[in-house]
Amino acid sequence: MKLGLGLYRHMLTPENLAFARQAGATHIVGHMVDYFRGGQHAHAEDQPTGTDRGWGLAGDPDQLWTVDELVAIRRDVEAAGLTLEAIENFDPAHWHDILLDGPQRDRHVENVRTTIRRLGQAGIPIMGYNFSLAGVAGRTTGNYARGSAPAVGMEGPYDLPMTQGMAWNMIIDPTADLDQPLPPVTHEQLWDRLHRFLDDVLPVAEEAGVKLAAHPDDPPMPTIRGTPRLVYQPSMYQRLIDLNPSPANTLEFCVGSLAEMTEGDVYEVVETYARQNRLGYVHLRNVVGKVPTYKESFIDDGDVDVLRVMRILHDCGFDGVVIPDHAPQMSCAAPWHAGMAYALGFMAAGLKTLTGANAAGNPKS
Ligand SMILES: O=C(O)[C@@H](O)[C@@H](O)[C@H](O)[C@H](O)CO
Repeated sequence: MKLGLGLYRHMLTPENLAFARQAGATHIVGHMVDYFRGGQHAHAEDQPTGTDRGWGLAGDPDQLWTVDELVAIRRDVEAAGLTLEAIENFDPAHWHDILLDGPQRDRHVENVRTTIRRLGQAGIPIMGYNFSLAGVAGRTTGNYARGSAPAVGMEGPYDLPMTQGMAWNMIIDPTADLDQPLPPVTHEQLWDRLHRFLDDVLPVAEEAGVKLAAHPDDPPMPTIRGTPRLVYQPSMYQRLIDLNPSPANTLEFCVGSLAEMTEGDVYEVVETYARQNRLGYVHLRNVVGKVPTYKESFIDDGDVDVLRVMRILHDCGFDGVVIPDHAPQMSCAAPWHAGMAYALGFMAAGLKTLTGANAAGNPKS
C-alpha cells in the first residue's frame, strides 16, 4: 500500500508537490477540473460546497485535456520525486449527456474514450469518476471537528430540484433556464445509463492500459436534488462491479462515504471489496454519524478505526494508493496544509506499523 495526496487543479504547484513529498506521500491524485471556476469561493483550498447553483462553471465543451498537458503534469509530479497515480473526475462539460442521456451522448462517449486514450499515452494508469446527476451536492461546512476545526458535513436531506443547465453540481450551460427543473429520472434508468457507459468505454480503457475507478455517491443519499443516486449503500458497489467483468472496472473506494451509509459494517465492506482485487485507489477519511446528518472529523477522531481499515487493506493484499481525501482545516497560517499533514502523518505511521518501513519504503526510519 502506498501513500498519496490528492490535489485540485490549481493546487498542482511545485510547492504543494514538495509538501506532499515532505509529508511522506509517494503518489499524487490530480484533479483536472477547476471546480471553483467562476470565482464563487473565497477559500479554494476547502472542498467545494458551492451554492444551489453548484460549485462553478464546467470547462470548455470543445477542449478536451491534451496529451501535452497531461504529460506536463506527470513530469511536474515526477520532478518532485512523486508518481502520478490517477486523475480524478471527468469535466461535466465533456460527458454530461452520458449522465443525462441527452442528444450529445455519442459525442460525449467519444470524448471519454479520447480522454482515456490520452491518459494512457501520458502514462497515467487510473481515471477516477463519479456517475451521478447531482454530483457532490448538499454538503455543509461548519466548525464540526475537534477543537472547532472547520470541516465538511451534512445537516439534512437536500432535495431542492435540480435544474436545466446543470450536471454533476456544475453549470454546463449558463444560458439555460436555471429555474426549470430537470425531467424526472428513475434509479433504474440511471443504472441503465451507467451500464451503457461502462460497456462503451471499458474496452477502450483496457486497450489504453487505464483503469476506470468509480467513486460512490457523495453524500450517499438515495436522492439528492430530487435525482436518483446509484451507490448509496455498500452492497450497491457490487452491482456496479457486476455490470461489466473488465479488470478496468474498478472502484475509487471512498471509506468516508461508505462509513456515512446507513447500512453495512465498514470493516466487512472494506474486506469484501479489497478481496475482489477491484480497488483502483482509496480515499481514507473519518466521519461521525451517517447520512443525512454526519460530520467529517480528524482521522483519529471519528466512528472509523482507520488503522483497522488499513490493516484489512494490507491483509487483503491491496498494493495501490491511499489518499486522505479531505481533512479538517487547522488553526494556523496554512489551515489546509496542516490538516493534510496531520492526516498524512497518521497514515504514514499506520503504514509503518504494517510494513515496518516508512511511507517512502525506507526501513531505517
Ligand atoms: O471534494 C472533494 O474532493 C471530494 O468530495 C471528492 O472526494 C469527491 O467526492 C470525488 O471527487 C467525487 O468523484
